[in-house]
Amino acid sequence: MSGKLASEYTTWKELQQIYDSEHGKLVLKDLFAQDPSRFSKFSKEYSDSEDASATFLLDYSKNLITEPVLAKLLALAREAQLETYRDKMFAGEHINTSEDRAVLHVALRNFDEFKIQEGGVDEVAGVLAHIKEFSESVRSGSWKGYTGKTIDTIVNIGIGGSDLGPVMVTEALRPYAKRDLTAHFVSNIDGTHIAETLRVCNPETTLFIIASKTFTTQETITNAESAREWFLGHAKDKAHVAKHFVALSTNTKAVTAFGIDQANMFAFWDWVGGRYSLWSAIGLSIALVVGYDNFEQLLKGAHGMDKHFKETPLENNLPVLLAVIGVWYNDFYGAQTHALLPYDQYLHKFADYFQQGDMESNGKFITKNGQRVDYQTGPIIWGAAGTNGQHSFYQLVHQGTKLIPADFLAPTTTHNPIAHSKHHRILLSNFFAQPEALAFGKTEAEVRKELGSGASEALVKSKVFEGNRPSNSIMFPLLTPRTLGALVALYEHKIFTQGVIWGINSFDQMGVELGKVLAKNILAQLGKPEDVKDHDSSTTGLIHYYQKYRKE
Ligand SMILES: O=P(O)(O)OC[C@H]1O[C@H](O)[C@@H](O)[C@@H](O)[C@@H]1O
Repeated sequence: MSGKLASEYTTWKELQQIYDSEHGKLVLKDLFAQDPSRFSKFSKEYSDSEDASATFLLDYSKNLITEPVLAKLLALAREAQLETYRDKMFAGEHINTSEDRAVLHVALRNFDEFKIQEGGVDEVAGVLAHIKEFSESVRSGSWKGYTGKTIDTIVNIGIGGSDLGPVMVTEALRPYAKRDLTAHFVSNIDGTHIAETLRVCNPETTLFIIASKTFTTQETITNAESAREWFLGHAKDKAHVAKHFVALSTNTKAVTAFGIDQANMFAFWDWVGGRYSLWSAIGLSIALVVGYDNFEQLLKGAHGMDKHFKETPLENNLPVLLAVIGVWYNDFYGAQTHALLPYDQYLHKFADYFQQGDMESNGKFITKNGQRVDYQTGPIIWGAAGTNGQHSFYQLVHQGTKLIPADFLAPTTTHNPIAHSKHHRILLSNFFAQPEALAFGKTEAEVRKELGSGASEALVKSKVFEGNRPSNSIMFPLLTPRTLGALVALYEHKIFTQGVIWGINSFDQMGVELGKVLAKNILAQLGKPEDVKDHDSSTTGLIHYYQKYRKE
């Protein structure tokens, strides 16, 4: 990120030349046939240096790359000064330039190993101790509600980064969950979300966690106010709020103004981006559901990956490899999306989580220096847990007209080995088969042979799989808290690396602002048709339709 557009880098231009002259030769079937050691060349095992059980295999051999292509992609990362920016992040420099902030989610899981200078970093351990003490008192039953009953339900009220991380992780770590503690997550401003949740809650045994970095987010504050009103409708006395409402925020003033005791506030700092905040106090619901020790394992798993990212040469650096291969497709092949396809039901929210993680970070057309890019930045992230996707959108992935690079993830061992792991063997056979089918396809000759001579030409053509569709495969022994932490940090650092190459600020989110401002203006005009002013005819027409048919 040298003040240049990525497309001005020498290595970028060289990659363009390579693409123009050689991409036709990058055929996976041939590349594998030519090189029997392709898998061992293009796969790496990660192992946490302090806990070897947190390990995974990254197989990136089914990508449209050769050693020279990969070397040039890594040279691009170097020309963009990735190593310098990585070190700046870990040193606490204010690399979020538009907001003049450090970017230190790595400090939340550091456990004093790296030296990081920034106000608040020395308070991390204190907040973790608070999370431990509080989560243990709720889980053990010593924290009592206003009628002396123990808490059996938690409701996390938050949106975006204050929702998606806790949702994804509590789902992913369900095998570690306290089964008699029910967790709900309310995010949407649609009253249906909080109404349907409150319907199944008992005010005497429910704890509300108001999660908002800013404590000004309209959805969260409105939902929190409705929850408090519902609670006080039963509990009557405002003094009881202290037993049933806690806040996770950087904004002490707004938290106390809401009526939450400062003692029940879990702090974090402006250098924690919302979409990187599950490691902070925002993770309180995770600690409540799976226990503090498991939450700490999650942090340690991420820390192991931080160390790997910080200290490993780029050639062996897994987040960097994923990032540069992603750039290859995004910017040279013109791929617009990237699919995350976990073959693990517990990871069914993984793609949703990284939709925010990646798209809010790298969905930007302006560089840090204010120039408009002349290349694609962040891809559209999407996906679903296997094998459901196979019966839904894989048709297009296999035979559609778009190139869709994908990451397949799976555990070797399941938490639920029912029917002697029969389900898991079937699941994994699909996990192995899909990338194979994408990469190697099925030729016309093979189809012809299969169908015999009577088949119509149209039928033959429709059954051809072109193949040469790239993917990464990630396998890990078991989805543990520590492994999950490492996997999430792997993608975080991939996103960071791509942002550095594209020259953008991955840590602000100006693009969420305009809609908020317009909605505020419109909210004030919803009363009467004559109040609806200064809109285009479409927006005016829609608001008038609403005013005509609404029922209070
Ligand atoms: O935690 P908060 O402050 O309520 O913000 C919730 C969300 O708001 C906005 O959409 C963005 O800024 C997100 O990054 C953030 O996660």
